[in-house]
Amino acid sequence: MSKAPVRVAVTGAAGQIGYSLLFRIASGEMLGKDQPVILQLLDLPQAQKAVQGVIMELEDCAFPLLAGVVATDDPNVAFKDADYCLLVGARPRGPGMERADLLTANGAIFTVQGKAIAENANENVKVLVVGNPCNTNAYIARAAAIKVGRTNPNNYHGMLRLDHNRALSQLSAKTGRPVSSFKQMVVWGNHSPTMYADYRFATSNGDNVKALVNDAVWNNDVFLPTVGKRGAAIIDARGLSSAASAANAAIDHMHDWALGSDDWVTMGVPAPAGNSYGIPEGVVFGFPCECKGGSFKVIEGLEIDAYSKEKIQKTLDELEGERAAVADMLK
Ligand SMILES: NC(=O)C1=CN([C@@H]2O[C@H](COP(=O)(O)OP(=O)(O)OC[C@H]3O[C@@H](n4cnc5c(N)ncnc54)[C@H](O)[C@@H]3O)[C@@H](O)[C@H]2O)C=CC1
Ligand SMILES: O=C([O-])CC(=O)C(=O)O
Repeated sequence: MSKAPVRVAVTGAAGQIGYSLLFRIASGEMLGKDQPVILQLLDLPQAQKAVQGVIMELEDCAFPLLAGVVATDDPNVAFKDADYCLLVGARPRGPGMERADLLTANGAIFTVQGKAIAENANENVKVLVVGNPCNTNAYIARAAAIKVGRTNPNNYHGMLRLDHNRALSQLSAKTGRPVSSFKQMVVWGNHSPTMYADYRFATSNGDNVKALVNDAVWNNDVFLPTVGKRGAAIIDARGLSSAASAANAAIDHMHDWALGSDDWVTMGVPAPAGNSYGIPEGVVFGFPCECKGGSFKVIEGLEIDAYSKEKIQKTLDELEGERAAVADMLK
């Protein structure tokens, strides 16, 4: 018997990431080739015509798994009964806009959306924030959702998977080993240049990757800046920010969360109370996670050496600064 359709809400549906993401969700790459989906698309009123164009193209793909599409500018409609929410739409940084202005502008969007999700979505909804600054936007949405209750506060995530995938690709280039040979990669912290991509626990066909690379200067001066500043390098080359790779990472994050993974995956998740890394509870932070049976768990107890401790503290300090900048909005 075929499965009942699930509802997937996507915001910023008319944008560049939406243009890659929606077709892959509808083709079954996110939730499985046997899982019908209903897409619930949210964008601003002025983008509704463009959303209609995307819907025409979705129709023209004749995807067997696409069981319906809803287009709206109302978050309460977009998140109604949603099982999965991908929050891609966000206010981009404009000329002369400081980071604090960006945080405030997005704070307004994500408080409204977090509340609308908590009031309307399925109680077990899984939420992934892609729109930047994604960790803090997820933190804001979660805080607004907690005020309403109903949904699971652990299920508000920020997307670190693009950083994880970028790190794998750089390691593959350095070692000459295929990307698929690497296991147990971790990216700690904020989706920003302060993130700490950490391959100390990683293996490649059973070999320890740190020993294989054996190049602390490359790690510090090439690998970390390349992964951390990859978004800016893509904007410089393309004149637009990464889109297909961001959509791919969102598919990977949701796929593994929903269907499980036999490898560690980096997820930006609310720090669990009393975690072994000393990250304050609720800060949305990149952690190594295990995914099984539709749920995820932070992998606790990994050894943190002095170099790593410093890097983790730096990215945490940045996130704490962002948290302080939006604190008034969350009262
Ligand atoms: N976390 C990550 O790894 C990555 C995050 N991003 C971020 O993803 C976001 C989207 O990127 P693009 O698709 O390239 O941007 P885009 O500008 O092409 O599209 C954004 C869309 O969101 C819509 N939008 C704006 N405010 C909205 C709201 N309140 N509700 C619903 N829709 C709204 C816009 O009308 C537009 O259609 C940006 O914030 C970008 O910085 C991009 C790449 C990687
Ligand atoms: O840098 C940006 O604006 C887009 C982004 O988050 C990335 O590509 O990692």
